[in-house]
Amino acid sequence: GFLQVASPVPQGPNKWHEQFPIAKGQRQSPIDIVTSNAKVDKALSDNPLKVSYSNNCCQSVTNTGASFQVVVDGAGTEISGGPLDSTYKLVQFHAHWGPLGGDEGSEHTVDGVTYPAELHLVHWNQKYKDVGEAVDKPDGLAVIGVFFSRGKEHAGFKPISDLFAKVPRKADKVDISFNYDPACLLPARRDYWTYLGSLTTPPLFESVTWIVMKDPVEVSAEQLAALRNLLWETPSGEGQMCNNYRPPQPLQGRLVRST
Ligand SMILES: CCOC(=O)CCc1ccc(S(N)(=O)=O)cc1
Ligand SMILES: [Zn+2]
Repeated sequence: GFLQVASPVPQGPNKWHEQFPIAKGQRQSPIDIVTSNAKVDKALSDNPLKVSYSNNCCQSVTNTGASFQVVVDGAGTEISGGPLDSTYKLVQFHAHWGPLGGDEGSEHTVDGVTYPAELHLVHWNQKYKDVGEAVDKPDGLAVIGVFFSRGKEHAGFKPISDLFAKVPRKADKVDISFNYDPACLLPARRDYWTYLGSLTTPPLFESVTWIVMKDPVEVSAEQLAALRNLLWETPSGEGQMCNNYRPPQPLQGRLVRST
């Protein structure tokens, strides 16, 4: 029979530049947000970020082998305003997190402070015909980042975190049969930092307008632990998915604006 070649265990962030030279590019993400260097831009408040998600847009949760991913049918699920020059549609959301019980795990950091996890709501620019066309364009994507802090249970995240045990392995998928509005995952206060960056995982395209919410949302230790029901390939075989975050990258002189 054919030589059985095991799928190579994905290489860590420090090796990505070998296959994706853009890893050393001029607008890579995530970054450390130095709050004293962020520039308040009145234009951001004059044209507030508008988030209008529908509550029946979430179709399924899948284990991508690198995170969970809630796949969204973008119908009627759009954001606009703030730093965005056009309307963007939600296509999926996922997260990045650290080790059990640790405080690292977020991708963006704030004055060097990490959070245990970071949620990413991924949207594509409606000027393009589909997300595949948008994904590598400089204005192709807008990702809203929400920090998760450890505290009381997040009722809105529970229907999703309860599904992780049903998708332990890569490509496992479970349908979302209930109505769910992803806006429940946003903090009450809608202040944010925004800057031009990239995908934080390969192919690392420099196509993302980042909108990082200033306030974290609280989730319980149990909900953070539920993220580890997701499994992935490690050098020593299958293990709990964790530490799937890229560390901060050079700012390269970019401006971070603030509401
Ligand atoms: C060509 C296929 O490329 C994709 O599908 C991009 C997927 C992708 C979307 C968002 C992000 S993140 N962590 O920056 O929010 C990373 C990778
Ligand atoms: Zn992400």
